[in-house]
Amino acid sequence: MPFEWTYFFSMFSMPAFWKASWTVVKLSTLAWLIGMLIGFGLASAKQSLHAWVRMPASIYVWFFRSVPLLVLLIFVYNLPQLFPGSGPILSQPFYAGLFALVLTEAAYMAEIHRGGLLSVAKGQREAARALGIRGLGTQRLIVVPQAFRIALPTLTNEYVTIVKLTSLVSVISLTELLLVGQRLYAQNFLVLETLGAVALYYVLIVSLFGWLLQYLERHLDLSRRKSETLEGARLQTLRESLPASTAATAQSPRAGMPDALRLNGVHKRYGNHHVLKGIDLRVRPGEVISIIGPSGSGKTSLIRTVNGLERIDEGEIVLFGESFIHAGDAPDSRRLRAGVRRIGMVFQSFNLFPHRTIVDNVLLAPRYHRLGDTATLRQQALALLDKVGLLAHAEKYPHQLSGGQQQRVAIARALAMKPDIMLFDEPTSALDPELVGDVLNVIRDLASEGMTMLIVTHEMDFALSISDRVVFMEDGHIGLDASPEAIRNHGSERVRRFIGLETDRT
Ligand SMILES: Nc1ncnc2c1ncn2[C@@H]1O[C@H](COP(=O)(O)OP(=O)(O)OP(=O)(O)O)[C@@H](O)[C@H]1O
Repeated sequence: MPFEWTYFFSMFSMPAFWKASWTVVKLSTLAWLIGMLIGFGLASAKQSLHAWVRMPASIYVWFFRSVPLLVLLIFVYNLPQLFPGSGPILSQPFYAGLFALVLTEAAYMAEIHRGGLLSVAKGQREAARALGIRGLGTQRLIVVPQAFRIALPTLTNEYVTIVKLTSLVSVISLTELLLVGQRLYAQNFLVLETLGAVALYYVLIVSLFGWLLQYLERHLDLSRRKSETLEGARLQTLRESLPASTAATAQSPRAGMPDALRLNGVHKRYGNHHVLKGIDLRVRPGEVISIIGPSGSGKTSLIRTVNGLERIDEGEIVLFGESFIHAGDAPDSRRLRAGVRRIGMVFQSFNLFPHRTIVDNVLLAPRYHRLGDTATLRQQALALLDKVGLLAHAEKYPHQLSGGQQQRVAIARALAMKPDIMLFDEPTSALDPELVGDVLNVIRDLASEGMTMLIVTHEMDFALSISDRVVFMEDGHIGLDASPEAIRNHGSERVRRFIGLETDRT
């Protein structure tokens, strides 16, 4: 029997097929969107620290990924027998189909989102915490936009799967494409021609929406963004419109002024690994202290305890005369956040927010904390970028800058919160040697402006040249806490050798 081409083409002008296509599009799109939202909630719940949140989400995902959609469709459609109240909605095939699809898809999408969420680097959340941004704000501004971009190709693929799954909804008599086709070939027996047309309708829908979603993916792909460096007159005009940078708070110590920071008997353990063994440290306002020492001696751990990124097991941290962190106390997140806002942190690996432009990176925390109106904050952010020599790059994305430039942005981002103390955790360790100088110069400028700073560093010459005191850490203890001058003249041979000074003092 020859293929009936005329009949085949006639099906593309039949209103019943176009109506059914619209049903498929509506059903797929709604199931995709609702499934995506619920899936995100489930993925977040699965990451919760609380078992009572994690467990139900895990059970949901496990159960609905295991139940075949066909079984679920028939079950949902018949639910009104058990719950007559659901009748007005679930006895309509469209809503029953949507409900069953959403139940299944939410479970699949939860796993897709979980992959996206796990791909967001830990440093992103730490950077947000160091800027005093709360959990929900971190999710909304930093984690979700990145996780969504990572998950988007797989989510797009899931849309295609849903479009095809809608053909199953014919079992509960929804007039979608397959059912329209089945009714036709039951009358004319032209099975191949009819199913061929049905298949082509699906291909059309999948192609159209696949193309739209690919467009969205390309639009969100940051690597495709053009990098725009401001030059010449435009840069000059912008610079002239900016306010003077108000970054560092010059703090000449006055009599009776409390210490900027005080660590009293701080202990820190990772499991049974005792990393900080009773640290006592005083930092006066305006003082610059470099923390040096062999690898693994606890320098990074120490600096991270100061702004609460690491919990302490014993001891107390006092900020400007007020107890800030006290081991054993119930966590006081309000007090912690208030303290953290006074402390800027610069990380070894920059931890810039990759989905935001440079100026937005600087602007994000002040805007979140509502430190002023957006226009003023933006001007201040640009002024800070000018201060670190990056005004021309304000509209670029982090990946379009060198490591040294990214680290200077990270410094500007921390300064934008107008901190009283700045912490630097090996700020130049991840940089190529030729990029180190510019970052150190920015830190040097801050020191000369009177910013109180704690700097973990392996740059010995730098540490000796800008610090008021150098703290030498060894095996979780402070082995030496002295001025550079004292170290040069009277430091032990061990310390002098570590720093690379001539040990022969004769
Ligand atoms: N999250 C962690 N979990 C378990 N152990 C950790 C953790 N962070 C650090 N440590 C351990 O604590 C010790 C001190 O680490 P820390 O990073 O503070 O040292 P450091 O002096 O900064 O070293 P480096 O100069 O190499 O960065 C190391 O032995 C390290 O392995």
